[in-house]
Amino acid sequence: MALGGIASGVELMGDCVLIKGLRVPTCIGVHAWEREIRQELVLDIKLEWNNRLPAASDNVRDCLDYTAVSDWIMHYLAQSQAQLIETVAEQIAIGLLHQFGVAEVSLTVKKPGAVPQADWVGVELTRTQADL
Ligand SMILES: Nc1nc2c(c(=O)[nH]1)N=C([C@H](O)[C@@H](O)CO)CN2
Repeated sequence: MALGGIASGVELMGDCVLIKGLRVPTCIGVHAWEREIRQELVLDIKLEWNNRLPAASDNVRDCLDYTAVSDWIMHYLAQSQAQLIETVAEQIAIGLLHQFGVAEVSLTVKKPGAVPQADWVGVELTRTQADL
């Protein structure tokens, strides 16, 4: 793990890596018809990470690679069979804490079109290593 994660032993708040508007098709929903189709979820992710080291080294090995994080989420959602977006949000947050060693992850999961009269509906949560 790069030094930006929890292994650094240094608590440096404020820095983060952001992924906004990640659109991923998945099986999601409580109704029978929803189990037969794939619907798009839109995710915003905020991952606490000390960006000072990668900024100094200019080496991708020191950063929290947003491509790797996005790939992990897309792979997870490709096989997910969850009914509730709450379940998806919780499992992705816990998975990212495990997989990438980040100290804290905040996540918004939006389900566009679920309520046609709304711009979007969704859930938001923050989880830390203490939640593992
Ligand atoms: N808080 C939630 N409410 C609802 C969810 C959900 O995942 N979380 N899901 C549904 C249905 O699947 C809906 O999106 C389709 O009719 C309803 N309420």
